[in-house]
Amino acid sequence: MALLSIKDLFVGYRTIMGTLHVLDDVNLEINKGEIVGIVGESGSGKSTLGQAIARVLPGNAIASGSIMVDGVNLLELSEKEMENYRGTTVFMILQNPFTSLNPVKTVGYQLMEAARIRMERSGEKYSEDRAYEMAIQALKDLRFPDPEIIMLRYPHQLSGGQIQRVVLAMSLILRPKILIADEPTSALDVTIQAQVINLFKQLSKEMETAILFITHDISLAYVISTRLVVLYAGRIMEDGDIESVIREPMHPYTQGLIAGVPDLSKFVSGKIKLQSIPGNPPSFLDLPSGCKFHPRCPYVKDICKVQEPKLTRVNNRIVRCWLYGG
Ligand SMILES: Nc1ncnc2c1ncn2[C@@H]1O[C@H](COP(=O)(O)OP(=O)(O)OP(=O)(O)O)[C@@H](O)[C@H]1O
Repeated sequence: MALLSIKDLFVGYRTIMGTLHVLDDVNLEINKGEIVGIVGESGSGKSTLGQAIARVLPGNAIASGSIMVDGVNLLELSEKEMENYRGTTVFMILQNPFTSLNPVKTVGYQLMEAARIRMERSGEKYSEDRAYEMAIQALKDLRFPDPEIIMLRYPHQLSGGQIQRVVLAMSLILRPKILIADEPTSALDVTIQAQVINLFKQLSKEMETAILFITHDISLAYVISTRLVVLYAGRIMEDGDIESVIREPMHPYTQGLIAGVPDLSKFVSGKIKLQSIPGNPPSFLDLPSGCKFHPRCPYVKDICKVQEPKLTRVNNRIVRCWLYGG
């Protein structure tokens, strides 16, 4: 059985302009130890998907469908029940990591609190010395040269990149079953970025943590992921093993994304020349009829304009496109 099973997920945002239907018909199963790159242009719904799974959607959001983890539908849990799942079952590193930390508590307090939660949920007796050790080790893993000093700092005394690394250290301590990381390396120096990617790979290998790695950068997703999920206008357009999706993208949108990245396009054996996708993603207030990608698609057919294709399995790939039967 899959660790995470999302069925018919729909997420809308209520706004004064009306309800934005952002995620629609999201169906996704993720197994232990998979690292799933979630890619798509800005506004495609990547963060919304992560926030729905971690149950941290903003107050104006409405969600339906099911998000099953260990036989429990997270969407049906009360806020209080959800507390038992936060951190160790699902942990999300938000795009703005400041919001993950308590501004009036020291880094040390917050990391040791994470260690306490980890110990208690694993049935271990809490030991302050052990919690301190775990916090220091996690900070060392995140390349802080002076972890003892960082433990004494408050979040506002740290830089954006340091905050990001503290939250990453917290995820190493919590060892969640599902780690959702929303653009986790964007504020980091290149050398530390590489280190963080290796830590994620280690976490998924040793702890079988399933990682959803959200990024607009498909080449970064290629470096870290074992699988790629491509979102467009809140829909999954393609989902498959990373190597095969990058080498033989089936959906015209995925082809366009890959063709726009110089380093990746060379994998596509000369079939696609480097170019950007013409046009812009649609507004959620005025989505096109039929396939949401049809106004930008070079292979558009009549049916694409009137009927939205369903997610269809084609060999080992899942794709939403009339070119493959819809
Ligand atoms: N609280 C909100 N209220 C109304 N609309 C929202 C809210 N949060 C997000 N949206 C809208 O939902 C759509 C999807 O946003 P989301 O942040 O999930 O996309 P994204 O792919 O993560 O984008 P980015 O890469 O820029 O972070 C966007 O059109 C965004 O403006």
